[in-house]
Amino acid sequence: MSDLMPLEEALDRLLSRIPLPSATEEVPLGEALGRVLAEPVSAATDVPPADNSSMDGYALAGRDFRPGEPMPISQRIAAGCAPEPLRAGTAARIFTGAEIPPGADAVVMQEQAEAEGGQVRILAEIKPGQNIRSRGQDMAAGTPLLEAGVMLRPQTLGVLASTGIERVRVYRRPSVALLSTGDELVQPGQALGPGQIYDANRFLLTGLLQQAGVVDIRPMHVPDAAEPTAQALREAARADLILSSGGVSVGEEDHVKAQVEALGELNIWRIRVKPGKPFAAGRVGDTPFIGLPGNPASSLVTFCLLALPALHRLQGRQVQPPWQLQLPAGFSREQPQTRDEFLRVRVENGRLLPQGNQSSGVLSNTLEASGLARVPAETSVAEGQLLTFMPFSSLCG
Ligand SMILES: Nc1nc2c(c(=O)[nH]1)N[C@H]1C(S)=C(S)[C@@H](COP(=O)(O)OP(=O)(O)OC[C@H]3O[C@@H](n4cnc5c(N)ncnc54)[C@H](O)[C@@H]3O)O[C@H]1N2
Ligand code: MOO
Repeated sequence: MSDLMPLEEALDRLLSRIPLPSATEEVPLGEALGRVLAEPVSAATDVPPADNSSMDGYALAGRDFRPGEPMPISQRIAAGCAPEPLRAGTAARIFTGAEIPPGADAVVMQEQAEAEGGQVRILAEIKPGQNIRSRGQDMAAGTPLLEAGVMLRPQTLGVLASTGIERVRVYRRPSVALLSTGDELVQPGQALGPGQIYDANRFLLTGLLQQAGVVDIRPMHVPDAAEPTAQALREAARADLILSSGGVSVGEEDHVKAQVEALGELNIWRIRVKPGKPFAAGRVGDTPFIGLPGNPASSLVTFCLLALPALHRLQGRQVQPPWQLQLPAGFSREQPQTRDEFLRVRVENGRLLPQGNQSSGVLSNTLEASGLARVPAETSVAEGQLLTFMPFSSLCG
C-alpha cells in the first residue's frame, strides 16, 4: 500500500495546481453574502460616528454635579437628533443611541435619577465618561478590517454596513461541471430497471457545492464507455472545474482516469485514505479535474477533505484547515488499517462513536453522524484514546 499518497501530500499537490480566480466584480452589500473579497477593506467612517449614550437617562458635565441637588433639564435628545451644546449647570434628558451634547461627559441611567417639574436629582456617584460610547470606539476610520480572500458572512456584512460601505469588490464565482459516471445510474423519479441504482452523488455533491457557494453547477450523466467519457470531459472543460464521481478505480469499466490522461494529465491517483482510496486529480486541457470515488461515502469524505479546499482556492478564498477537536474514542478497535480512516461518528457524552455501518457504500449513517473521526493508519484504537474529530459543520461549509 506504500504507493498510496498521504492525504496532506495530496492536498498540497492539488492546491498548488488550482488557479486563483482571474476576474472580479463589484456587488452591492445586499448581494454579497458568501462572496469572496477580492481586495482589502478598511473602515470608511468612525463607528460610532459620534459620542452617544448607552443608556436612557440624563447627560451632564461631571464638574456641575452636586450629589442630591436638583439640576434643570435644559434639552431632550432622542436618537437621530442633533443635540445643542449643554448649558452649564444643567442636565439633558437623553435616550440610548442619542448623541452626547457638547459639554457633557457622563450619562446617568434614569434608574439612578429622580425627575420632577423640569428638574432632575442624581442619586448616585458618577464617573467621567460613564455610559458614553465614544466616537470610533468600535472602529476608527481607516482601520484595516478585512483582507482579500475573506468570505463574507452575515456578521461581516453587518460590520461593513456599520461603516457605511455600500459595495464590495469580490471574485467572480466559478462554474463547476458535475459528472456522475456509471451505466447503472438513474435519476430519482424514474423506475429502477435491473442492475440500476439511483444517482445519490449528483444530489450529495450538488448540495455540497451549493453550500460551498457555487451557483453555476452543470450536472451531467456519463455512461461507462471511453468515447462518451472523453466527449463529456471536453464539454465539462468549459467550466472552471470538473468534479466527477465514479470511474476512477481499476476495473475496465472505469474510464474517467484513462480519458483524463488522454485529454490532459493526472497528477494524483490513489490516496492513503479510507474511504476514498481511488481519488484522482489532474486537468483536462487547462481545466482542473477532481475525480471522487463513486461510493457515496467515499465521495463525501474526499469532497470534504480535498475538493472543498480546492474549491475555496478556486473562489479566491483563503484555505483554512477544518476545525479539529481532540475527543476521546467511545469504542475500541484492535485491527489497524493500512490507510488513515475517516469514520462517520456521532458524539455522545463527549465521546466519539462510529455511526452504523462504515462501508463506503453506506450513506444513511450520515443522517445521524455529526462529523468525521480520523484513525491514523497502522494504529489500533483503545477506548478513551484521543482522536481528531472534524464536525461536518466545519468540513462541508
Ligand atoms: N479490484 C479493485 N476494485 C476496487 C478497488 C480496488 O482497489 N481494486 N477499490 C475500491 C474502492 S476503495 C472504491 S472507493 C471503489 C471506487 O470505484 P470508482 O470510483 O471507480 O467508482 P465506481 O466503480 O464507478 O462506483 C463504485 C460504487 O459506487 C456506486 N456509485 C457510483 N456512482 C454513484 C452515484 N452517483 N450515486 C450512487 N452510487 C454511485 C457504484 O454503483 C458502485 O457501487 O472501487 C472499489 N473497487
Ligand atoms: O476507498 Mo473505497 O472509498 O473505501 O470503498
